[in-house]
Amino acid sequence: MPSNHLLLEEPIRMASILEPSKDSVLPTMTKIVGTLGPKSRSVEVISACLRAGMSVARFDFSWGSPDYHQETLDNLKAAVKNTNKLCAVMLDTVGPEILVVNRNEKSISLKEDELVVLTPNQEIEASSELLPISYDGLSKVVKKGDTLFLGQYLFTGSETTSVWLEVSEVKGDDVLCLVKNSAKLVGTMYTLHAAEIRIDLPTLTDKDKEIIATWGVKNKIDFLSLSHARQAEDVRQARQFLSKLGNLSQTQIFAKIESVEGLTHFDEILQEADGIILARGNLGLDLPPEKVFLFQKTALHRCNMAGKPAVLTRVVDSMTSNLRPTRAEATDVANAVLDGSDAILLGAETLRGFYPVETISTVRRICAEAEKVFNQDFYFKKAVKHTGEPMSHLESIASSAVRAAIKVKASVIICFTSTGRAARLIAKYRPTMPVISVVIPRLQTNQLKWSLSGAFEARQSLISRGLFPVLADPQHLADSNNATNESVLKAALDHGKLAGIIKAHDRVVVCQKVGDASVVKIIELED
Ligand SMILES: Nc1ncnc2c1ncn2[C@@H]1O[C@H](COP(=O)(O)OP(=O)(O)O)[C@@H](O)[C@H]1O
Ligand SMILES: C=C(OP(=O)(O)O)C(=O)O
Ligand SMILES: [K+]
Ligand SMILES: [Mg+2]
Repeated sequence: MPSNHLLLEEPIRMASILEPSKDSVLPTMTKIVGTLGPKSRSVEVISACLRAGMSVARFDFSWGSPDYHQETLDNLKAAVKNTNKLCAVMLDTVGPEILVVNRNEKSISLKEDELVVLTPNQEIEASSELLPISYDGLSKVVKKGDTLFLGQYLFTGSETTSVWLEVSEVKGDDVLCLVKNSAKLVGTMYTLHAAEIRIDLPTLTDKDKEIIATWGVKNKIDFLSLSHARQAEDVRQARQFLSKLGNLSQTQIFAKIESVEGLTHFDEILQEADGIILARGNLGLDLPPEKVFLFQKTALHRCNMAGKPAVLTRVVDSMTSNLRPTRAEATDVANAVLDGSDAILLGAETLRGFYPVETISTVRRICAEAEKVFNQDFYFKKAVKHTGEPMSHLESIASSAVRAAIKVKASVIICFTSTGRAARLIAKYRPTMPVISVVIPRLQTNQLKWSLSGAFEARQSLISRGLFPVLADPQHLADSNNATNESVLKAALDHGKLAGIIKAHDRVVVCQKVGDASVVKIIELED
């Protein structure tokens, strides 16, 4: 990346900074993934989250029973109905994560400079002296001096509910650790992160498989968030597993990069996955702090150039217990947008934070400000150059549509799509206006019965920057003719008008197939 270019559009007038950030009718282009849990599972709160801008709900199976998550998901469905806002569902696996269960639920105090023993004997009760872990191989892979982190969700170092440990001795199956910071472990379940240590457990564990095959299939999950993806083979195996589960062959796999090992295989993983989650929570512990930004910028650039959605995590940790983010967090959210994130993933903030709705609206407002000054021109040229020549027809159509829309100051781009690919390619060129992706259902068969596709494809675009899906009436099947194209277009325009993003006399760029030819057309609306 040439270093003499700013990711900001320039020049920015100082005075413009003071203009109030009025709530625009335009939707924010950057998407928000919210993790649902104790503080965000009632129909009321989920409805408010959807209104505030959440478009993907993540269910983290590291904790909570399938029944618990089912109840939350049923509430989400009710909230979607109430609010008339679409929301995709993401199942987040446990993967090779070491867990500590605190069965008696009392908080555990650990003191700086004291010792605590990690033991694989899960029969024992957790205490300040002894913590049972879910993995019996830890003593074989760590050595004196290694770094471990343990806590409930957050290990930022700024909170007092998680602990930094240093291995001081390995004794049989037990690992003796020196406590580096005093902490009070609260809750019933903690995760353990061993920095730069390979945990020899499968990326998709048997328990994950069981949950996907039951809960996942039942709920037709749109996204699988593959925790601790370490190699491309992890993604291939997950894909293979999903392919045998009926509808889930359509589920997209987002590889969660949360270790140095995943970073090392980033390019191959990106090639196999449908999208990437830059899981800065764990990765930020595996990497030295001074390297985290470098991974972020490099990985986002690669995802952008590959045209695959990138999701960034752990932006406003402090909002878990505060109404306002820190200055650093607020700036970090904006930088995530400027660096190229498609979506921001909120974890503890929505899961067990006190202000799930306010967190979503705060993040959304910051994203909206950053989008206004995103240097589209610079980005566009970079993407075109990276694609090289000769371009594929579709790539050329998509980039031309974005260019034309900017040149004629179109208010929206309307993209017809069946698989979602055409819409994603448009998003790749980062249009400054919303893209209505009109998903045209296709008739498909699994050799047992015929069904209509479209719902997955529509919801899956809810994670890409700038894409706003509508599902076309099933009477307009994919093998459509000009007459149906026109009536679908009219319905999409009406939808845009109703949503307030299209007005009379606006220009609109349309991307569709007419006969065998892909066309980009510019239309001027009358009324
Ligand atoms: N059902 C449809 N009706 C009209 N145009 C379509 C339809 N599906 C895709 N297109 C358009 O056809 C062109 C080729 O898109 P393609 O990538 O083959 O479709 P998809 O996005 O479904 O994979 C794009 O310009 C796209 O907007
Ligand atoms: C989102 C992350 O992981 P988890 O699923 O544990 O929240 C992360 O590590 O950033
Ligand atoms: K998880
Ligand atoms: Mg993680």
